[in-house]
Amino acid sequence: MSEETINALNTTSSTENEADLQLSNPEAEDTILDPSKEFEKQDSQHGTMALILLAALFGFQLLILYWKSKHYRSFQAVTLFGLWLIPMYLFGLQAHFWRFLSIWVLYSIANSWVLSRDFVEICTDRMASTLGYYNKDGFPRKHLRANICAICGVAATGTSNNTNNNENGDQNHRVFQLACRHVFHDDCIRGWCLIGKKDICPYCKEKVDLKEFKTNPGAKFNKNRFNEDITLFEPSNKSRRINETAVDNKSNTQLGLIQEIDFFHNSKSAINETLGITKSKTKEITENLEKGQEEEGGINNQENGNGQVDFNSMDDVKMFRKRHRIRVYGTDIPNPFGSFDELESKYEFQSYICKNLKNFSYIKPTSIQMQAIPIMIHGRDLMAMAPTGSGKTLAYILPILYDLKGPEKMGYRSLIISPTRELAQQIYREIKKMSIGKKFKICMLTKATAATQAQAPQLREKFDILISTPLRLVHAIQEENIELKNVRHLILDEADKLLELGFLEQTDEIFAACSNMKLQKSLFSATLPSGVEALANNFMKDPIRVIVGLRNAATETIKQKLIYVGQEEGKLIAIRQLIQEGLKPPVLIFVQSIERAKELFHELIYDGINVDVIHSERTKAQRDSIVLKFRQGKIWVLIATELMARGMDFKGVNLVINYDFPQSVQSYIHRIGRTGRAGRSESGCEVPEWMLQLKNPSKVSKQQLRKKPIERKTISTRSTYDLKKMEHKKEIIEASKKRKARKLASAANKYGDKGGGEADKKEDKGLIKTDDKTKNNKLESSKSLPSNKRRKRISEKD
Ligand SMILES: Nc1ncnc2c1ncn2[C@@H]1O[C@H](COP(=O)(O)OP(=O)(O)OP(=O)(O)O)[C@@H](O)[C@H]1O
Repeated sequence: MSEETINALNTTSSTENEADLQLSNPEAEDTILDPSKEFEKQDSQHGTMALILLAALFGFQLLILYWKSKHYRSFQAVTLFGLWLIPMYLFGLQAHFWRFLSIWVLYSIANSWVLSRDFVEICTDRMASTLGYYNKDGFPRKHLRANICAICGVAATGTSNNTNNNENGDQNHRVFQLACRHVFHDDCIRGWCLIGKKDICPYCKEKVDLKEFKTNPGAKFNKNRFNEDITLFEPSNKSRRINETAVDNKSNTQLGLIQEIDFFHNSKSAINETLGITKSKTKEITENLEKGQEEEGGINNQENGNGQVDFNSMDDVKMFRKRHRIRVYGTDIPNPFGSFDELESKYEFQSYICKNLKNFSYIKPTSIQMQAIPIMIHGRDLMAMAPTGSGKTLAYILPILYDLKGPEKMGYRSLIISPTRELAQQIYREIKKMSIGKKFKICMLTKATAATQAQAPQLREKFDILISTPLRLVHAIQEENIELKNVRHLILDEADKLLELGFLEQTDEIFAACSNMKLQKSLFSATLPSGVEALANNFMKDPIRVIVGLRNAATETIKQKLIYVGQEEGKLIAIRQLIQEGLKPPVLIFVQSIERAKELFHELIYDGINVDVIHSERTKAQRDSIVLKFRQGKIWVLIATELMARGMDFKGVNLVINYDFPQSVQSYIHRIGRTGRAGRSESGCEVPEWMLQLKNPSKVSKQQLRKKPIERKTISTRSTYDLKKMEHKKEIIEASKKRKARKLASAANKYGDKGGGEADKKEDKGLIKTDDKTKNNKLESSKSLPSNKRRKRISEKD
């Protein structure tokens, strides 16, 4: 039998069998007889299948949404993978599949990391600039107000980590306030800092680690990350209760003090923000405030709604000054102004300056700005003294920018001196902010910039404004790397420090190098002792003195407290107790010396506190990073020496601790002035009565204290045995170093004078130092700055 016949037989037999089976099955018989029944069954099956499919799709969709919300990156990657791979595979790339796959992987990496980033960024920029909220340079164009998102300009009424409904019932995005106090929608700021490329606040251009603060930005710290520290810092229930009562009392006492505290005279809301008081209380305060103003006898009449002032007589001017606590001394003093709008209308300030003022939320000038700006515009020499944090920096930046008009390639025309590098950097940032819109060339003198200018003298011509510390500048002058002959404005920030013995010689040299006949000199500080004032009078031309508030006094809005500790050891115990009771970071602790700063740091770091230390022995990079981290809230407690005491503007500092009492009143005022800035914080003083009645120390003892700090025990909880052991070790090391040096010196004497030369050099240095001291002493006794010729004569005599 052939194969075909067998198959045919098999087929036949199987067909016959099936037919038999079907015939023996009555249901099958029915189906054969009625095919519609078969379709009915299939229909019901299809329905179930469709339902299952829909449910699966729905479930899958939910799963994808969940995935997307949890891990967007991997979701995006897989979606991209599907989008590209499946169609390409289906459309006949099987043959070169692996080659395609590898190229695709490379492409998708590039796509997701570079292309998509840039694409979304362009979109974000475009979005905001279309809305008109910032220009193509990335700065907000419109005036920013509280509760308005700084990027999209839409109301931002939600609170951090909350999704709120606004009045219209729309859902708002979460809202974040950064350390710099600017408010953004969650989405807007994320869009802005997309993949960490623009991790700076779009408003003030200060670097903010937005990634770090995604869920809790700015001064509100990342509680998850620093959970352990939180337990250290969170006040106990008891102290919280005490604090609450204190706030209530505070707001009551504020009713009488309100004008004193609000030296920025900003808004009622600012007062509320500071005090955290309710609407009904606001009304009460407002009424009291208005009553108070009426009682003052219509002083308000001088000012119109915008705060602009029209003076009809000298009495008006006097009243205005009195109201803003401004005292002036000198001849022919220009009138103050009342609002920033007047700068444009009366003084014809360039529009870019006014725009920047609005953009950076400078609504009303502070008292020092009201009086110092007109004086500087009129080209007069100025000595300005105003409380810490009252806006002195802006008071000299604005007239400088006004007078410079625009960039000119004729070398430095304005020079600002600050005692520390950190403060110089802060001033640099502030000028950059205020000069947006004019392409001024501003130079912050560092080792690198000085070297560049030494190599390429033609570069010097390009700059307009120079900011420097005295030492760096004097070095550049001596090396002839810098030309100051065109300088028209010379500003000494923290002037009393720059005219102290340590800096006087350098300041004098800088004065000598600024040879322009039209040089205008201005001194700014929160403290100006009368001796320094007399010294300054010698080199200023018909100066005007402006004093805001009380002379040489701490800012009134700062609450001060005295804690008894008994002995030196008691300080450490007290500070630990403070921490246990609950401190609100950021906290600044001042100590007397670098050594003590290090010691305290080593004590506190083992207590598990988020603490760091800053002093002049740390590298510049370290110092920069510490300042930045402290600003960002990454460091909660910062131990510092006098380096940080002056000028540094840390907006949110809650507490300043003077671990070692400062050596002078001035130092105390500047140190505590790191808090309560821009009118924040509250007043009050808990220094006991008996202490206030103590006799003032004599002049001699004050001077002695300035010259030589009090000797203090080391900060340590180690046993005296351990300490002695350490000291012994130190002594051994010192002795061995000395032995080595002696050996080297005698070897050098034997074989020539190389080593001796070194020693000579060192000795020379010492001589120069003592020379400086004697010169300085002479200067102090004569209370005037010697001219260059006189200085030459002194050195010749020496
Ligand atoms: N007109 C203003 N309105 C609101 N805030 C202002 C105004 N002027 C300055 N500020 C803000 O006040 C803060 C303190 O300013 P600044 O650092 O100039 O104070 P200062 O008087 O120089 O203090 P210090 O004596 O400590 O150096 C800054 O954050 C600044 O932005």
